[in-house]
Amino acid sequence: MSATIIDGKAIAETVRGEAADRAAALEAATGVKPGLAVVLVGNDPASEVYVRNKARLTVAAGMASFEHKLRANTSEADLIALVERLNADPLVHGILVQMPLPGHIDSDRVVLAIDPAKDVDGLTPANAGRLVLGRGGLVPCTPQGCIILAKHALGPDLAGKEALVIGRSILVGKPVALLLQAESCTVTMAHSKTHDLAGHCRRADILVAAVGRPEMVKGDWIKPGAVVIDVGINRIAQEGGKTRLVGDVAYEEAREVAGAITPVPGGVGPMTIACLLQNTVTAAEAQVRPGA
Ligand SMILES: NC(=O)C1=CN([C@@H]2O[C@H](COP(=O)(O)OP(=O)(O)OC[C@H]3O[C@@H](n4cnc5c(N)ncnc54)[C@H](OP(=O)(O)O)[C@@H]3O)[C@@H](O)[C@H]2O)C=CC1
Ligand SMILES: Nc1nc(=O)c2c([nH]1)NC[C@@H]1CN(c3ccc(C(=O)N[C@@H](CCC(=O)O)C(=O)O)cc3)C=[N+]21
Ligand SMILES: [Mg+2]
Repeated sequence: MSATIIDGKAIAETVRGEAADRAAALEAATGVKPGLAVVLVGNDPASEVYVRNKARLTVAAGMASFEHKLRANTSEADLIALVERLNADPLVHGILVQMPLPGHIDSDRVVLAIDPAKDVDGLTPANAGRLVLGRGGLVPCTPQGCIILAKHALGPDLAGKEALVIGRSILVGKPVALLLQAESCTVTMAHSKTHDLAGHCRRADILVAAVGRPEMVKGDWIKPGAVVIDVGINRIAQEGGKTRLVGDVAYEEAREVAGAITPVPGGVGPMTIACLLQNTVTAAEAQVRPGA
């Protein structure tokens, strides 16, 4: 058997189209164009690609894009001062501070400075708390994208599925586990201290890998017919000094066993950007018409 390839690129295009329609409707009704500010500290090459893609697609969706590239030695105080200016800027409805931040900056303090109404990454305690409580708020983008892709493979009803999430970060692992739980999946969360990871994987109908270790999940760890959502974005060296992007799943092996699988690139990555644009419109709508 060979897995269905879940076309994240095409699905993301549809989601971006919906965001563009909502942005145009908001601007027509209120004169307000949704604006997204992205803050990048230092020059991590993978982050720079992400920031460039985001800026291009934000403008293509009819929204305003503001990029702030700060030197790697920027102080925490200066970064927080920028976040506070963006909080107060009426042209900015969404703020994304690219992680990871350089080691001398406490990312918790930076995230706490972001106005929860503009927190399109869903990282602030206010939004993370609402997610735990099941009370709306801005939901992290990559986890939203994972759910949309899983539903493309399995249909809208995920109830009763065994789901395994590898990784427990605030940005991906924890929120994707909460969203799967809200879909009535039976969720297991694995991490670096998990015993017999392969055994846990073999029970999963839905396997989400968000680890950051190139091709760690092997083909024979996958339950035949399972849906595999590969969040990992790992740049590995190739012959000739070039680099190549691979996920956390050994794709060629896994596609022989899985029922459906997301490729890297072209899977979860484009969905993250599409959901970021959706969150930016959602944030703008709430800021323009509070309580609506
Ligand atoms: N496609 C996209 O849009 C996005 C992709 N990413 C990518 O997803 C990956 C994960 O990102 P992120 O969550 O931020 O990463 P983090 O480094 O914050 O978290 C990694 C998680 O993986 C766990 N882990 C590490 N090693 C193992 C192991 N050997 N076995 C089991 N679990 C392990 C860690 O466990 P512990 O908690 O015990 O340390 C941790 O919970 C990265 O490759 C990143 O680039 C991230 C965001 C968006
Ligand atoms: N505060 C914060 N929020 C994030 O959501 C966040 C972050 N920090 N730090 C870094 C990770 C990584 N991440 C990616 C998103 C999209 C692609 C993406 O668009 N990938 C495409 C293109 C890759 C390419 O151009 O080669 C693909 O996979 O097809 C990649 C990586 C978001 N992250
Ligand atoms: Mg992280």
